[in-house]
Formats: sequence, C-alpha cells, structure tokens
Amino acid sequence: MAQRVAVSDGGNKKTSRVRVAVRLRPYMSKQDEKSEGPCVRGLDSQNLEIINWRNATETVKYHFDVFHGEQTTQQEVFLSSVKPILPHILKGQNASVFAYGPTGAGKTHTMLGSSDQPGVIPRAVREVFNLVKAKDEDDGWDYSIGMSYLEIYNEKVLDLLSPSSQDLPIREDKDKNILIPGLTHTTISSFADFDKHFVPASLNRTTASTKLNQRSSRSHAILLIKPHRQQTGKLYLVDLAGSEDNRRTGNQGIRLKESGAINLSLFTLSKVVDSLNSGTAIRVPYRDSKLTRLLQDSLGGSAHSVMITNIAPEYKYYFDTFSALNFAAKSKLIVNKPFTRETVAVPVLPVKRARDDHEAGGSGTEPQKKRQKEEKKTEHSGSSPSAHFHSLSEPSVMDRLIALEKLMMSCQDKDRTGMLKDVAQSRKEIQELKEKQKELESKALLFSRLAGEKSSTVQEPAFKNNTAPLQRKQSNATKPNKQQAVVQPLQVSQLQPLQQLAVVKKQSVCVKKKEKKLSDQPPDGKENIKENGWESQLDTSVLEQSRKKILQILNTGSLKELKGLQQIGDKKAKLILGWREIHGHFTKLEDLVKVEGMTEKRFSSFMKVSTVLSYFFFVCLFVCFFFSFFLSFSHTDSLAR
Ligand SMILES: Nc1ncnc2c1ncn2[C@@H]1O[C@H](COP(=O)(O)OP(=O)(O)OP(=O)(O)O)[C@@H](O)[C@H]1O
Repeated sequence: MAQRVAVSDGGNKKTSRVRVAVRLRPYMSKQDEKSEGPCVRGLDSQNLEIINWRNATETVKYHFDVFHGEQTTQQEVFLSSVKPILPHILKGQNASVFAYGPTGAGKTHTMLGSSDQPGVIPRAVREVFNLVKAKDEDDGWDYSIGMSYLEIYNEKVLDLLSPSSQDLPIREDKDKNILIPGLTHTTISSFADFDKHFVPASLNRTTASTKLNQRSSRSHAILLIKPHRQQTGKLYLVDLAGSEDNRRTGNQGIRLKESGAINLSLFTLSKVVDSLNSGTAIRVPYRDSKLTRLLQDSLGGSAHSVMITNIAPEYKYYFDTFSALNFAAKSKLIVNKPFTRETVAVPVLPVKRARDDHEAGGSGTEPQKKRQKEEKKTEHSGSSPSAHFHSLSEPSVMDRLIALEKLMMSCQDKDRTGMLKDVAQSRKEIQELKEKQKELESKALLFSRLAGEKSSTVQEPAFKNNTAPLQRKQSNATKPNKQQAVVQPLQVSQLQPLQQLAVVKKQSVCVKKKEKKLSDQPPDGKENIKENGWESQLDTSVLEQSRKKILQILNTGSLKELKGLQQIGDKKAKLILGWREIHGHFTKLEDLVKVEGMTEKRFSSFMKVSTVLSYFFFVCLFVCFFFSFFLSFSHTDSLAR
C-alpha cells in the first residue's frame, strides 16, 4: 500500500499532500445501449489506461497512489484508502476524505453505499468509535463523539441536521480553525446513535434526476466527525456533487444554475489541491468557494487527505472520465511526477490480466477487438481516428479535449515554455494582421473614392502580382502549430480563400455592392440588409469557414481575442468567458444568444457585421492591388510619354 507522503515546507511544519485513489465502477451495459465496451481499464493496483481520443489505436496511461478496479469491494476501498488516516485525528490532526468524479460514476456508492454494501462513511464512523473505545480503555477517554452534517448547495451552507436553518456563515478563529456558528453539533455515543441521526438527515440532501443519474446529488454533502476531547482533530467525509457536462445531463433552468455552482466550486477545489501539492503557490485559493473555505483546516497543512476519484467505463462518459483523470493526475503530478503520457499501439497492448477479462464480463472483449480492428482500418484509410468517438465528434468537445490536453502538457516545463513562445508568436501575428487590415481598409477607401466605377474593369495579372507578400503572411500565420489549431484569429481565416478571389471575381463585385449597402446602414448594423439576402450572396464555403473560426474564438479565445471580434466589447467578452466557464462550450454560433445581454437582434447584427467584414476585407485587398497596379501603370505610361 502506498504510504502517506509528507513534504517538508522548508521549516519545521510538514505539509501532507493529497493522496489520490481512482475507483472504476463496473460497466453498466444497460446504460450504454450501443454496448461499445469500456474505454478505460485498469492495468494494476496503481495504473490504468484510457483510449487516446486523438488516436484510438493508442492509450493514455495514468499512475495514482491506488487504483481500485471494478471488482474492488467497499471493504477494500476503505482498508486501503481511508482507514490508515483515521488514527491521526486522535493525535490532534485533521483529516478529510472526499469522493470526486462525474455524475453517475459512483461517488455516493463509495461514500455512503447501501445497507448490504456500506461505504466509507459508515465504516469510518465505526472505526472512529473503535479507536476512541481503545483509547478509553487505555487512557480513560470519554467515549462520545460529536457529529455535524451539512450540504453546500448553490454556494449556501445548509444544516442537514436542522433543515429549516438558513445559509450559515463560515468563520475562522485566531488559531485558524474553521468554524460554522449555528451549525448543529450532535453527540453520538454509538454507531446506532449515529445511524439514527444520519439516515434521516441524508434524505434532506438536495438530489434530482438528470439524464445521467436518477438520483443525482446536486450538492456537496459534508459529514463532520469529532471525538469529544480537547486534543482531537476532526474528520470530514465529503460526497461531492458530480462534475458534469450539461449537454449530456440535459440540465436546464434551475439544474443549470446548480450545475454552474457545482462546477465552479469543483474548479476551485482543483486549484486548491493543485497549489497544495505543487507547494509553490504563495496563496492557496481556499476563499474562492464555500467548499474549499470550509475544508481549509482539513485540506493541506498538517491534515491528512484522500481524494477518491470515481470514474465510469462507458464510452458516453469518456470526456468526463478524461477530465476527472486529469484533475486527479494533476494533483499527483507535482509531488512525484506520477503522470506519464504514453502511447501504446494496439498490437502490443499489455496482455489483460485474467481479472480484467472477467471484469469485462466477456462481452467487452469481443466488441473491443472488433473496434480495434476497425480503428486500425480507418487509420490506414487515412481518416481521423478521433472520428471513432462518435460521441466526441462535436467540434466543441474536441476543442475542450485539446484544451485539456494542453493543460496536461503544461505541467512539463519544457513544453510549457515552448507553448508560451508559440502563444506569444501567434499573438504577435494576430496583431500584425489586424494592423495590416486597418491599413488596407483605409487605403482601399481612399482608392475607391479616386477610382469610382473603374474598379469593375480590374485585370487579373495585376492582382496576381501583388498576392505574394500576403500569401507569405498567410503561410506564416497558418503554419502547423499547436496553438493555432486551437486559437485562430478571424483575420487568418479571412486570408485563406485569397487564391480563389481572382477566380470568383464576380462574387467579389457582388459583395462590393453589398459593402455599399452596409455603409448606408445605421451604426448598430440592424437595417437595410434583407434577412435572407445577405448570406446567400456570399460564397458558402468562405461563410462556413468564417462561422467556424468565430465559433472557435468564442470557445477558446482569451478575453483579448474575444474583444477582437466585431461588436464584442469588454463587457460582452467577459460575459462570454463567464458563460463558457459555467456551461462549457458553445456548440453553435446561435448559442451566443444564451449569453446575458445578447438578444436575437444583436446576434444577427454581430453575424452580419463579422461575416460581411471578412468579405469587405478581401474587397479592400482587391481594390488596393488593382490601384497599386493602376498607379504604377500610369506612372510608367507618363514616363514613356
Ligand atoms: N462500485 C460500484 N459497484 C456497483 N454499483 C455501483 C458502483 N459504483 C456505482 N454504482 C452504481 O452506479 C449508479 C450511480 O452511482 P452513484 O449514485 O453513486 O453516482 P454518483 O457519482 O454519486 O452520481 P451523482 O454525482 O449524480 O450523485 C448507482 O446505481 C450505483 O449503485
């Protein structure tokens, strides 16, 4: 069994890192109608692997303190992950055990369990009684224990032992102990006594049905156990609400709001665990959520903490599993660099242990082989392996995976430096392109005034001669590199169809007319363009590309990049970032109307201006090139004369 690791903070104080266990729940084939088999599996008692979303013939391997496979019993989880930390609370140290993971992956099963398979909570309480009893016999201790039970729902602290109470405050005393004035503290003298209070109080917890779980926990449930002695520490047993992707849970309205609060507090928890384990953060962001504020004296410092990350094996949980593993691996990584990213080609996959075969229930093995064969075939045929993940084919999911992978990779300093360089380079290029665009727009306006109707008689060779420098710019901006695959400026996408421009001259002229109409419209860009007319006059492939790039910026762009979009100011960009934080990614551009203050009209105006401007940009270039040629031609002509 892995030992608790204490990391010296340089002084006398020792800081315990958070031990991380991962528990994979059994495959529930009924839930997965397609019976695709598992996407993740255990390798041994500390390692597991998940299929690589980028290339389905590869796997990503993770290492943790403990890995609990599908067949692991409740007793085994308790013995290996929880029991060892309990004696510390009798020595005056605090401890916390929390179950983290996606909705429906087995957190409540792990923490609470059922009457025939009791989980961590009843087992830990029983064990604390045993420990206290032993002390009582040895040193004449008082036998009783105190319990409190609360939930954090929508960032409110609610007393589950006194359900009528309101949101309770969280305070810190002079010794940095976290207190909740007004929280019920009940004395229990036996396990039966505990049961008597705990069971009805658990029914007060906020749960609701989501697409993924009939009884999904919508709050973080926190049980506090404290032996009645001056010198004892306290034990927090926490069943966290599920980390969730709202597109899959089908959450709307109040569920969506709950979900926002859940995801934000889990995000803060991840930052806290990360900064604790890195040991480098000046400030651990405990105060950023009620959950972490409450756990402050029992997470980090001298406290002993265990995080049991629950995951599910079905493909439909793939994205959630991947995120949960990265969250858990990140918290392990900094201490002993346990996380390794390896790729294992299918033919040389480690031979499954007999138990794994059994776990797959026979049904998982065949479809998996079949799938691997198909995956290989597709790889040879040159199509993207990620296409196998039909549930992941959504571009926004891909974007999130790319962002996640960046997060994973960012832990390696070398990659991080390279990435930062690339980002800086991309930003520089975006800025240059913006400046160039501005310059060209003003030149084009000047030339168009001079030229009047002559622009329609443009000759192709002049245009061709002038394309080279811009193409060079374009190739610089689009050279394959990680960051540009994720964040691509609108201006870059506008440059791509440049080569087509000479061929589709007729369309350009058509857009030029549109440009005139645009200039007639009022500043909000709402009027004078017939609803169905403007898009139909633009080249559909360019239009599509333009929409795609805008969506990409909405989903992955920084505040600055969002502000670079037409009609998106500082406030709107912040609202977009906030929406993204809470709800995940925009699946389509039309989702933008869900952002506060973005009405249908504003959205339509935003779309028109953004898309038409990209065309306008081409026209400017076109006119500019023509006049450069025209002027040089007139100059040569006058010299000849
Ligand atoms: N290790 C396991 N063995 C058997 N059944 C399990 C296991 N883990 C979970 N389950 C079953 O899976 C279902 C979902 O589990 P559970 O309710 O514990 O998920 P959860 O992560 O707490 O979800 P939520 O976040 O929505 O509350 C339940 O029916 C549970 O009994």
